[in-house]
Amino acid sequence: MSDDEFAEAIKKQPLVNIGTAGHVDHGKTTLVQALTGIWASRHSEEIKRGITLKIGYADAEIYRCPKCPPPQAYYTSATMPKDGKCKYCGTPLEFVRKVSFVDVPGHEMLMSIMLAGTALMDGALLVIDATKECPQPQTREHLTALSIIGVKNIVIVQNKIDVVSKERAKENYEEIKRFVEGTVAENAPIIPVSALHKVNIDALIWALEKYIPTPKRDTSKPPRMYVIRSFDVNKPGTSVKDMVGGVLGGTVVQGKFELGHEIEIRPGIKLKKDGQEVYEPVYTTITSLKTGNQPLEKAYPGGLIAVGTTLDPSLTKADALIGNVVGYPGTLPPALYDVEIDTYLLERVVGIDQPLKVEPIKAGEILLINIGTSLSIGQATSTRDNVVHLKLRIPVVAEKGDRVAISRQIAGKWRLIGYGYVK
Ligand SMILES: Nc1nc2c(ncn2[C@@H]2O[C@H](COP(=O)(O)OP(=O)(O)OP(=O)(O)O)[C@@H](O)[C@H]2O)c(=O)[nH]1
Ligand SMILES: [Mg+2]
Ligand SMILES: [Mg+2]
Ligand SMILES: [Zn+2]
Repeated sequence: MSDDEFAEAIKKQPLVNIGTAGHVDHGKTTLVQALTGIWASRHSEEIKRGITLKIGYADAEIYRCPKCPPPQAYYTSATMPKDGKCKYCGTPLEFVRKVSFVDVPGHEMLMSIMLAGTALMDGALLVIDATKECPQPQTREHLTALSIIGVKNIVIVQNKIDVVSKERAKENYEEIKRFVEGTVAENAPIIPVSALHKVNIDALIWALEKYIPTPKRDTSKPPRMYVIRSFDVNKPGTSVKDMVGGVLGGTVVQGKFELGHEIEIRPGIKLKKDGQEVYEPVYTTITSLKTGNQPLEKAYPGGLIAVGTTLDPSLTKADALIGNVVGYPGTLPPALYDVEIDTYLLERVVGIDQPLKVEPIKAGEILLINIGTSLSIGQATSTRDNVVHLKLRIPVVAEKGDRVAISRQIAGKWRLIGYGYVK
């Protein structure tokens, strides 16, 4: 991406995705709300049950006071005064950048969704509830996921300090230090906050600026987007002539998409052919590009991009195309029903309380794999040395060298047991 291109794009869309990670109820969504003013768990079922079920998005702009020293120099669009001036010295604040937060669920049943979210992150906030002993099972499992997927820019957030004593906060800090020793988060800063009461959020914003930079992208690569939701945006009863085509919501992970261009969606839609279920790629045209309410001519990596198409909206309704990969025609990797994976297993199962060794993968066993935001379930048909051959129920769009997260069912739940690379 040239400097001019970057300067133009940054005015319109976030160019960095900052994820959340951490055990259920440790305060991830509350923290994203403190930073952005937006409750990212908007789905009706999520509101009813008080837990995050899907990948959520919320954007914010970061501002800085040119006069005040850090951390108090830092604000977001949600924390700054309405008049746009520093609350300590009255100086007009300077725009720094737009950022997008990718909020994932912490519940142990939703690990595969967390893994899909991880594929979108340029950095992450590992949220830890100071009232609980650290680590909790998904604190461990999520940090392992970040490490497996290669998310290295991590800021640790010690949350809920409003309800712990000074002594407990100190003890928890030591627990965190011991826990991250020897991991990717070993040198991550630990920022104590209260997400609920918005305490010390300026220090956290400062840490984001310091530890999670906006990545440099190569926009000359063929564009690729992961679909994480899809919709029919027409209200019931809309007349055919007023109907708009299906909409895809996703994150661009490389290159750039341009308005009016033709796209291919893989693996595409499920069809019955000679009694067999097969997936066929879908071709359509980009009729609109948006991030939030901002229309775009070009969409770069970062944030949630809504792509309007000419597709029949019945194909995109109710997240039907989730897990698909989008690119320009002819540039995407193949959709594979069979994959060979070079595997590396963890020593122990990190996502449960009890100590349990990870046993080798056996022929015949059923595994769940995540590649990018796609997930699929497959049967191991053969295992030799560390190479596992999987027959998949839903094809994955993947090429040699792609990273795979591998989960196995333990006590009825999918637990992360290792990773690998497509051979
Ligand atoms: N006292 C206190 N409570 C908090 C704080 N942050 C979050 N909570 C509470 O903790 C509970 C869980 O918060 P969420 O933000 O939903 O936690 P989460 O990590 O997003 O949960 P999942 O997405 O389901 O894993 C809610 O009742 C919050 O109000 C905090 O700083 N202090
Ligand atoms: Mg949540
Ligand atoms: Mg919750
Ligand atoms: Zn100031």
